[in-house]
Amino acid sequence: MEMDSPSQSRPPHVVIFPLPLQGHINSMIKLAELLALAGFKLTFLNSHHNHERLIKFTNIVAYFKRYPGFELKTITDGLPLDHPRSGNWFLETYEEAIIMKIKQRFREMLMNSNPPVDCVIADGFSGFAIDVANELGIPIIGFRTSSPRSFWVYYSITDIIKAGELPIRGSEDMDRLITTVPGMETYLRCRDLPSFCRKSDIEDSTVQLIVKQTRKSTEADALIFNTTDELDGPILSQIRTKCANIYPIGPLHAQLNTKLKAKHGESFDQFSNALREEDKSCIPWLDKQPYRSVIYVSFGSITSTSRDQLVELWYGLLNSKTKFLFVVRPDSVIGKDGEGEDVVKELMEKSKDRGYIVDWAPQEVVLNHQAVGGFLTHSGWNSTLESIVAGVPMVCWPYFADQQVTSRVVSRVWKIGLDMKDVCDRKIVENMVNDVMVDRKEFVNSATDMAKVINQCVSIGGSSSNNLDRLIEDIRMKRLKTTKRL
Ligand SMILES: O=c1ccn([C@@H]2O[C@H](COP(=O)(O)OP(=O)(O)O[C@H]3O[C@H](CO)[C@@H](O)[C@H](O)[C@H]3O)[C@@H](O)[C@H]2O)c(=O)[nH]1
Ligand SMILES: C[C@H]1CC[C@@H]2C(C(=O)O)=CO[C@@H](O)[C@@H]21
Repeated sequence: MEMDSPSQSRPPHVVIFPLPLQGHINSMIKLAELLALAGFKLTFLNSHHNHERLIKFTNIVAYFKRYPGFELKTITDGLPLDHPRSGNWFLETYEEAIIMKIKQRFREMLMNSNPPVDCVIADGFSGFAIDVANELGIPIIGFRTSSPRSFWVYYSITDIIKAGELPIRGSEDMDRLITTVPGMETYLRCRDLPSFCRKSDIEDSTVQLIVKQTRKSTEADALIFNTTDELDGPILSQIRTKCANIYPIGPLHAQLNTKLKAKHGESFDQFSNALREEDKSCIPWLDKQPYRSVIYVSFGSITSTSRDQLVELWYGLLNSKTKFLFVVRPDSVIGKDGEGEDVVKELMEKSKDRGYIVDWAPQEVVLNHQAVGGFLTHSGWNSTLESIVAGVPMVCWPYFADQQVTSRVVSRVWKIGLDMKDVCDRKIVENMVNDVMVDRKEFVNSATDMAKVINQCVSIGGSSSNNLDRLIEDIRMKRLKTTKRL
């Protein structure tokens, strides 16, 4: 095969490499498409398992054919193909031997690439990618797909421990303010720290892994965040003290929609990233509901609930004054095999005229539907951004990791929702749902105002749009290595 010479003029070749999780693929494939729109050659590197699922449930191959040179490549995630990969499988299996296996395959892939790779954009949680790219002399950008505030809290954990503010001393200690995360001193309580910080053994391997990956990502040539200066400016300034070159280019789904609309007009074709089958039957159901009368309930791709929690949520919704569209992933209810599905069927039967249930919804479409007036969410970062862009206020019920931080920010800093953290009681669910859906003027006003500001950021001349242009130019002009160090 004839190799491409570096002096030859050709579009920059970028490899994008997300963690093998729905919440990570979503924003990283949007970025891949944005760079393809800018004329770059793209290689999107997915796990074999997730690639197979995207082939099964989406039109991925046909869709990306429209971009010349867009290549879908696959790599191992370290597990056998028949592993179920449900719930929090990733953290349970991500250990040194697996990391080394992926690292080796990744190195081979980069070394054998033709045309050569000009820039790697790797998940900010894959520190090994930085070592490989540095070894091969390829510029590398880390993309942390969760919120910058949660990134900053993870980064600060070492200092929080040094200051004696961790570990948490029992349940009566949960409302104590944490004072050692710069920029968050006034609102971050123990209960708002990432869930892993609740362990009494703060040397626990999960905490250590996340702190290590977070600190490592500042060794990349630059960092991308799926946010805007308008949402997270003060914290981005803090992060810049650790990594000088940051690109806040989000919300990426809105940035991509804006660019596609400009190119193809209002009814542009959109790629669904779903690793599961979307049940679109909820849209005709929503079409029949009055304006802003439905609360959408979904807890993302990883959350599990116990049978009791599901029942409390369900009765809270049923006793509230609103209708609801509920996503219950079949693998999300903890219990004996099939028990989850039985509970769902039973509850659905009891509430046919009040609610609709699906395994997986076309969420972006749902949140932008005129009938949807609120979102009961687990505060995953993609869901939060999708809700903000749609101007939909939230009731937050965080499950783990970054979600504890985000739900606090939604309620206390941005004031576009309520935080139901650490409770799952039908009366509280009912009250909070009513507060966001019925007596809702304040939330609606702040969510509407915020949506306007954030949608501006991705329009021409907006901060995220400008930052994306800067990213494109820095890759094109090979400036990443020179802008890197503090
Ligand atoms: O029925 C559904 C449910 C979800 N989604 C989509 O799936 C994504 C879910 O992402 P997110 O809201 O971020 O939740 P998780 O799947 O839980 O994402 C993981 O990854 C995120 C980004 O790093 C983290 O913020 C979360 O805490 C982590 O659990 C979103 O784009 C949703 O639109 C659907 O399309 N249909
Ligand atoms: C692998 C999981 C732990 C860290 C990541 C994350 C975060 O807080 O950044 C959230 O959930 C998962 O997507 C990731």
